[in-house]
Amino acid sequence: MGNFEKINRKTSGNILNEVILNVKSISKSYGKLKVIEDISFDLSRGESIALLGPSGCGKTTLIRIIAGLIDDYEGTIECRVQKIGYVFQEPRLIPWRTVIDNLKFVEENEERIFKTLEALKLHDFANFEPSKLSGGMRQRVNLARALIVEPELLLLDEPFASLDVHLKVSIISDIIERRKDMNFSMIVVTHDVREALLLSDKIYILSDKPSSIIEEIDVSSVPKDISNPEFHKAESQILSKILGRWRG
Ligand SMILES: Nc1ncnc2c1ncn2[C@@H]1O[C@H](COP(=O)(O)OP(=O)(O)OP(=O)(O)O)[C@@H](O)[C@H]1O
Repeated sequence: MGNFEKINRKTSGNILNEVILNVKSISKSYGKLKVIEDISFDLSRGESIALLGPSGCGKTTLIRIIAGLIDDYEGTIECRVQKIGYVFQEPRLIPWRTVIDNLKFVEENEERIFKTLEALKLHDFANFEPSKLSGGMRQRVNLARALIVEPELLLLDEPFASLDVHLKVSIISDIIERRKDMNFSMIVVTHDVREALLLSDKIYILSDKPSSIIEEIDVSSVPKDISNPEFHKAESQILSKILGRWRG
């Protein structure tokens, strides 16, 4: 299913600033529609980046290329890690199986399952079917399923799009906590400046399609706290950069 001929996977040690993903000159068209134009960036071990772009600019396409789910593209992806977790836009849970049985598909070890459920405040819902959960809980289960494999790289495709702001912030803080514990690298694609700022060390601003990187912003020193004035300052600076450049 993936593009494992083009993706050159190598094992490596845990070296500081070690590049684990090299995305080089990626372009992609669907027939005559060019959606991605010459995108390149590197991702280091433990680093988190956001690809911030307007609706329909090709974010899902790009992250699916990186995940190995799309194989007809130009350019190369070199990925040096094996364990990749992927959280899709919509929760993809098996509706007739309980939370725990959904997780057993990817991890048999019950102790590890319960540890993850606990960390994501899902332990009281282990025996619920997805339809009995709220949208936020379902998205948490989705996240649990991606984290349970102890990924070295977590790919998030606008996973909070359907959630209200409180749920969004609460799940984002869970991800930040899990990252502190597990030190995985992360790529989040989003059109939401706040999400990008909260979740990443570096933001790549994408243009409308055909999508290319128009700016790279280091946000590692911005406090990950929406009540902090520094956060608001950074948010409005980024908003002013994208205003007028995205068609909206
Ligand atoms: N399989 C496909 N075949 C043809 N066109 C496609 C296909 N997948 C996506 N597209 C088109 O490519 C463009 C980019 O789509 P994509 O879903 O990658 O963008 P996006 O930035 O993730 O969008 P959104 O923010 O709305 O989720 C859109 O115009 C879409 O209609």
